[in-house]
Amino acid sequence: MRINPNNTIDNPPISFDLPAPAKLNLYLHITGRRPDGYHQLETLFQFLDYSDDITFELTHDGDIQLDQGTLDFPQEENLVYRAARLLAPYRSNSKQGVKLTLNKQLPAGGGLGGGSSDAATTLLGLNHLWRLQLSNDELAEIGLGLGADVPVFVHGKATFAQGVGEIFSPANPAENWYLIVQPNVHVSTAEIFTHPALPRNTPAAKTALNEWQQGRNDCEKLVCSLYPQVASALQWLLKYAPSRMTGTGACVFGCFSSAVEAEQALQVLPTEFRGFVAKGVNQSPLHQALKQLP
Ligand SMILES: C[C@@](CO)(OP(=O)(O)O)[C@H](O)COP(=O)(O)OP(=O)(O)OC[C@H]1O[C@@H](n2ccc(N)nc2=O)[C@H](O)[C@@H]1O
Ligand SMILES: Nc1ncnc2c1ncn2[C@@H]1O[C@H](COP(=O)(O)OP(=O)(O)O)[C@@H](O)[C@H]1O
Repeated sequence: MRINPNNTIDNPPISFDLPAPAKLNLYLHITGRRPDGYHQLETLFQFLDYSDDITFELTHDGDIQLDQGTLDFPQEENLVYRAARLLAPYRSNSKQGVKLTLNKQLPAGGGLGGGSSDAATTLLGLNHLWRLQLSNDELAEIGLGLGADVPVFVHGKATFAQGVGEIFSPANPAENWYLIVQPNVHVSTAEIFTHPALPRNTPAAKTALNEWQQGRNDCEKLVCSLYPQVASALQWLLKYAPSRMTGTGACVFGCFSSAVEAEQALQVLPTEFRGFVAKGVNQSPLHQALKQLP
């Protein structure tokens, strides 16, 4: 815990860091479309031990401040800031404020859920900092408005999700090692979901498919045809391991049985791509870190 000279005996210093981990959609099936245009999905979420990092510092002026580093969109649009604003009305003392510092590692809009994860970490972190005592179910409901994946990050367990992502069943997929490759392209989720060529008729599973090999990503073929960089990243990765796209892209992941094998492939990654090695984990690193806080 860092000491802030502005703190007094009445205002104890509180400052801590929490991770905002990435997720993979180990598979993503589209089983239908609702009348409002939203798609019914079946997807297996697993977390990665690779994260953004958010620092929380208690202030006493009631303000919400955010340092978002080099992110180039307005601060008011940042999901960290928007999550903090949503929690502000729950404070019992309106003088409670926060200085948030976001250290971004995860590529924005890469299908790794970084924005949703940042929002979930902000909700859980501020619940702790401001002693709000909201339950995870309440935080998930507040967060759902910020992004479909926020509730999964709030609950923090690997999940088989159905509906538009709001129906959860526990899942326990193998905790493999992955090489995640990031093509230098941004894929718009809305563009993919509104495309006429997207397949939308995968039969719904009767029970959760617990392993990624049992499924596929229904967006992958379309994204590869629209974005040759994604196709080329996937083709390269398939030479080293069984591989697939996550979410609506653009990142692809290869599944390895050891960190060493994944690192060896990373060593020869073509310079046109970026990549990192991470372990799939069924308990969110965020929840592990929260348990360590006083
Ligand atoms: C499909 C997933 C799987 O994790 O993709 P990624 O974003 O992670 O790649 C997510 O659930 C995405 O959730 P989220 O990122 O919150 O989606 P939004 O920005 O709300 O959606 C953008 C647009 O995609 C369409 N959309 C989104 C989700 C869904 N189940 N059906 C849809 O048709 C809608 O047109 C919506 O306006
Ligand atoms: N803290 C944040 N980190 C990343 N993206 C954010 C953040 N806040 C808002 N955004 C917006 O959310 C979009 C989706 O980001 P992200 O969750 O990383 O991708 P995806 O939904 O593909 O997994 C970004 O393109 C960006 O405009």
